[in-house]
Amino acid sequence: MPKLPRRNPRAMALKTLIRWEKGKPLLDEILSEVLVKSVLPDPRDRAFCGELVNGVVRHLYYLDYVLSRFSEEPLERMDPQVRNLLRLSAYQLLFTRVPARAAVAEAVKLLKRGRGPWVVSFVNAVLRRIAEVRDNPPEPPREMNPVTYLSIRYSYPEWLVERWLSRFGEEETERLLAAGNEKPPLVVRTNTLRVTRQQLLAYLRSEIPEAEPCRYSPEGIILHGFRGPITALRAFRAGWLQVQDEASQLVSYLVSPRPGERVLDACAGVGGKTTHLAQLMRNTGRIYACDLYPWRLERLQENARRLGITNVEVISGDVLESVKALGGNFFDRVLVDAPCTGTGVIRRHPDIKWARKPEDLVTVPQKQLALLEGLAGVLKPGGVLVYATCSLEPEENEEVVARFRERHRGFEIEDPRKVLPEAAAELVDEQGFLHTYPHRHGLDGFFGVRLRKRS
Ligand SMILES: C[S@@+](CC[C@H](N)C(=O)[O-])C[C@H]1O[C@@H](n2cnc3c(N)ncnc32)[C@H](O)[C@@H]1O
Repeated sequence: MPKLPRRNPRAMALKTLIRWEKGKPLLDEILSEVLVKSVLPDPRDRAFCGELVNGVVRHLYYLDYVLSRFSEEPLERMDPQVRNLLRLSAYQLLFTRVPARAAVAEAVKLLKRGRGPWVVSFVNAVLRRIAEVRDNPPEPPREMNPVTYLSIRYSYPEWLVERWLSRFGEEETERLLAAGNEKPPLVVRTNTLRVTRQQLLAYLRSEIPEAEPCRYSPEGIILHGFRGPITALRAFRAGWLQVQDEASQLVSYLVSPRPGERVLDACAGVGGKTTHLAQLMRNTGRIYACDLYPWRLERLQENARRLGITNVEVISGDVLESVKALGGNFFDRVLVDAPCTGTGVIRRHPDIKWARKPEDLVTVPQKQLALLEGLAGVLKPGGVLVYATCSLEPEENEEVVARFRERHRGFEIEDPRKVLPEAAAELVDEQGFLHTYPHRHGLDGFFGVRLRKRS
């Protein structure tokens, strides 16, 4: 395969897609690796590369459907570079405002490096035909079986469409699929240890006039229209804000830790919720933040330093092993923000669609239940255990909670409305579960429950 030029955002996007298709590792990770090794100094080129990669993965089935209409050569028989170049260029033609001439010419330019004239003229011809129908592209016929139609039209695997159809019905499933293909808003949380939301909003509006307060979280701000890396904002470097979706901010309210308490954040990751908990505790007490991956905890520590947070201790490794040294009845609150299938955050990570398999809905809940069971004992009597996922699937949510409570009768579901921001009361169902959905609320899809251990 000819070598791709490292100064060209399309070439770097192509390289990322080829690697992703080969082994389907995490898209974000390959993309940042490729960007680190690339020579794209201009942040706009880096952003364009990211948009191309995410766009192709988001619309994969539909792009393949359109390409197959215009190419006699089946996609699966093509060389991976040609196949992914066609997808990349079809994405530009059908989903962006890149001028058609530029999309086609840039594709041909990339191919000319070491390819025979036959391949060049084939790609050129396919893309020109797609360019001609740009304003009225082909759609799969609606009369076909709804699972196949929705799967192609919105680019989701059939098994996922099928399960959502039986749960939500056709009209709502279509809205959910479409919402998962929207580019998500950039949402930040005010660091209330340093500024109020009003102060931060006033400051941000000088650079981002369309910034607006979130509806449900009293600390959230949506940065509408902001382009570029968040690290370029002075408010970011000054530690006045942290990137965190609004739904994720609500989970910390379910925990609602008090100043001076001892809190376990069992699956802390890069610390979106840990640093929020620290804020709610006014940077007092102690938060033990655990994660399997040391690199995530390093990023957590960087965030904590930037935000001026000093009450967090990180522990790397399996939390179930780590807590053994602490003995029982140690924590006032425990947050289990569990690893999950992530079907609620497909709009942020489109590769989730293709990475998950139906059998994950058997294996993942087992791990989630094991985490809850293993941590039940470290909570003090009267303490609060919060279980959260960014999955929409009942197997990982209500069913895990039910199975846990069958074996741990001392845990009761508490009405979270008394601790959530007032506006968020409408997100709580009759059983006391917090649910957010991209198509209903414009938020990431989260599930959360607040359990109280009997004294
Ligand atoms: C949903 S993510 C956490 C996101 C994080 N709480 C936030 O708000 O940014 C789940 C995390 O759990 C971690 N994890 C999974 N199993 C674990 C275990 N047994 N012990 C500790 N961490 C674990 C994963 O590495 C992952 O970072």
